[in-house]
Amino acid sequence: MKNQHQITPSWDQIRRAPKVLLHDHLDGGLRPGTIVELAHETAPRRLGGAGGTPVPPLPETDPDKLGVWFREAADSGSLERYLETFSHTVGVMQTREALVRVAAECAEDLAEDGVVYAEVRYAPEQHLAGGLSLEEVVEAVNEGFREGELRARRGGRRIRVGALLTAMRHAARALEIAELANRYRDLGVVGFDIAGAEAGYPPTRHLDAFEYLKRENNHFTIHAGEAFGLPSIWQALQWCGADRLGHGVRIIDDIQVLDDGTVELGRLASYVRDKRIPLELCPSSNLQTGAADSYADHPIGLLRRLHFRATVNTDNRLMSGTSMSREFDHLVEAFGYTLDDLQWFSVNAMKSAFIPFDERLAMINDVIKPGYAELKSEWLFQQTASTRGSLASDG
Ligand SMILES: O=c1[nH]cnc2c1ncn2[C@H]1C[C@H](O)[C@@H](CO)O1
Ligand SMILES: [Zn+2]
Repeated sequence: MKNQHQITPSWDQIRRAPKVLLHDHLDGGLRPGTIVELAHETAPRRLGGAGGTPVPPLPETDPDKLGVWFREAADSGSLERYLETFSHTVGVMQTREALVRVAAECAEDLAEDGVVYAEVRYAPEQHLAGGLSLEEVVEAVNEGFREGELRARRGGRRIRVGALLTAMRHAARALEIAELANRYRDLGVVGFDIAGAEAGYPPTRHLDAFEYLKRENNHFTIHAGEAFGLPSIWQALQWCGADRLGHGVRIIDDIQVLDDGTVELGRLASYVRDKRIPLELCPSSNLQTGAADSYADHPIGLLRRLHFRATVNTDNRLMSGTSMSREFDHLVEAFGYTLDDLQWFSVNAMKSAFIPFDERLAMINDVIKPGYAELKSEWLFQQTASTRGSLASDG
């Protein structure tokens, strides 16, 4: 007979399990129907997209077809091509109303999926084409997150959402965005990030922003080790001082599995594991941009076995057609993970969040562990029912 540690969680249990999400892009998670509606509303005003360029017409106006279009267009194997799809989402996120709506729906959708804590990132500098200031962008998104949390609570779900402000690595506004993140600290913004094409844009281009944040005792993560390998991770940690690695999946290049099964870690991989540097792993996104060939081949399996501080994330729910539950489900299927594994990932993520330690601890002890304990106890009651059945038939 299987015990509760070996039972494969059902889809329903995965959905109900309390999940923690550290790496999710606001502009990568819009509902297709919302894009269609917002595009319709904003088209006559000819608002600019990212960088003030004209908004391209939507490739599809039927929400279902548009969802498929995003998944297929993002499925090229190249991070640069993947990023091109964002012109359609960023393009419709240029007014206060649109930002409030998108942020509220984001919080609602995550709560509906059983996410209890999320850090959602976006680049304020990409939402100025409609005339908003950086501050107005941040305030609109914060308002949306609060509204979404409220609607979730009314629907019987609890979620807490913090914002991460991203600076685009090809641009030159990182210090300004870091200062913005610092100004809105304790007002809904919990940290800073840099994103965008990795090759050719090393994180050290933005050292002034990172040094500023360190002086302010603030937190930041850096997209590194996704499309580019170890040098990018090394710079993010040893030059820039990142608290977490956005992706970091290419740390696998510094890990050798020998023929006899023993594993050797290089200096950088050892450092990452020893210092408990959180890896914001995003399996589906990595499959689309070419960092892994299949879920079963994804380095997360080995990194989990080796006890790296691995976390599971969605990156861009729209472009990958995913959710936290789907990411967990893929991993359950590929690696046979149990509820204990899912709890391990969730606790890892909560430990790595940018909110204060006492709040992280309370989330772990009062929300995450009791949630998994409840799910793990379900087998006991199934057992009782079948035992009763067989006792009754024994006469
Ligand atoms: O996986 C990613 N790697 C690098 N940059 C990314 C990724 N996903 C989204 N972005 C970019 C595109 C978005 O417009 C920006 C801010 O969310 O971040
Ligand atoms: Zn990302």
